[in-house]
Amino acid sequence: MYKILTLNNISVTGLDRLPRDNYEIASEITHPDAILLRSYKMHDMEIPASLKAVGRAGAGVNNIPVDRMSELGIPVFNAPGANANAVKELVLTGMLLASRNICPAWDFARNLEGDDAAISKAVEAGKKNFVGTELPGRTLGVIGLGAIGVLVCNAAKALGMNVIGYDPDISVQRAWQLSSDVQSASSVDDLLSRVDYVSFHVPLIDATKHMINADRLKNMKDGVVILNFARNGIVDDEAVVKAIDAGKVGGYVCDFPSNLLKNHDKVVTLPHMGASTREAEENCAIMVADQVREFLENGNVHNSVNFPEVFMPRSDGQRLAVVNANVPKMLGQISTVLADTGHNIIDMLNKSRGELAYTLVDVEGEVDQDCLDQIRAIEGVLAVRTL
Ligand SMILES: NC(=O)c1ccc[n+]([C@@H]2O[C@H](COP(=O)([O-])OP(=O)(O)OC[C@H]3O[C@@H](n4cnc5c(N)ncnc54)[C@H](O)[C@@H]3O)[C@@H](O)[C@H]2O)c1
Ligand SMILES: O=C(O)CC[C@@H](O)C(=O)O
Repeated sequence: MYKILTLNNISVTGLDRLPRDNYEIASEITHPDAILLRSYKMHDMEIPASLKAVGRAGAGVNNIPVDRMSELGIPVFNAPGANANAVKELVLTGMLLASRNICPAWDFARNLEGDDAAISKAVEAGKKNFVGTELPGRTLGVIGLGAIGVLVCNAAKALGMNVIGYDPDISVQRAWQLSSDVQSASSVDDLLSRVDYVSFHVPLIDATKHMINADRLKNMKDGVVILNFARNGIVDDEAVVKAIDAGKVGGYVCDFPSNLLKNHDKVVTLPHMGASTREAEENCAIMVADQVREFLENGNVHNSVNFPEVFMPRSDGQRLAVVNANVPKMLGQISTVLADTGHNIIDMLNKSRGELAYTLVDVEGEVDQDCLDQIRAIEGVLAVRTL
């Protein structure tokens, strides 16, 4: 029986991919084999010795201590692209909210008083305060052309906008998906100087922290609208609020409320709900549950952020999964132990990623505890299990 600890609400449709005759799933459970989570911050968590896999039902993994997991030989899986459409829709909503002054206009309407004739009169007198602008012909900059950024670019093109993108590491797959009408910027500064709207779709890492800051704001067009549906910290909120108050920035829409932002007239904050659609929650949960199950049962790895992609079909033998430091002579030492303990190798696959290597070996006969202990004792072996 595999034990799965859930640290956030995970869609039941996803959890149903883990048959209950073989999986015990609970929000409190001792000795879990795997953890499934969304935005729960794992950084201060004591990592159970039983843990074999972490599944993030979403895209961003900055809430997970990925380096520590790698040191322990534990793969972290995520769900690339599974919530991208949901975020794209909210970004488009955000552009429209800002362009048409929807939030203050809605507030105005909700606070109207008097009989309907009085309301009608106040509407006609008040609506001039909410005159907006249209999207066609305006220029959107998109920083980060991954699953979400590409969808945002293509949708903005379809709405008649000019679109400029920036991503020095765009993947071949995403480049194929990107509309050929999207222009490419040579740098973040080049993009920022040319756009009426800018939307961020990058992970929060050192290189992306405060990508928008006081210096960069100076070189942007007057009235620019900034959208951040990526992560808190990518935009320097204090600098943006100062620039709004100085009349430089026209609006800020983001998924990360704070005391500074939540009541500002020109800021719309939403409660981190970019991925909060039924479809996205189901897609993420299904993808990550399938990946974690495949790893637990067969050792195969798909969509991990720290492990190499590995797929080896099952043979008749017993499977051994070994995670080790990516240094010379590891494979030789592992196969020597197997040979010395009388195991013939049927099939073997070894892949590496950065400082980590991962090996699946199918052997004839049962692998006993002594053999496992000998492999575990090899310097550089981080984790070993039979399955
Ligand atoms: N608001 C939400 O609920 C929500 C939902 C999903 C994702 N997100 C956030 O959005 C981010 C992007 O999601 P995604 O699914 O598109 O991820 P993704 O991995 O498909 O795309 C990220 C892209 O950013 C690019 N990138 C990285 N560093 C960059 C840099 N310095 N400059 C320019 N580009 C850079 C990468 O090359 C990649 O193409 C996630 O990391 C997550 O933090 C938020
Ligand atoms: O799980 C969520 O609700 C947010 C997910 C989102 O931030 C992500 O990075 O995928």
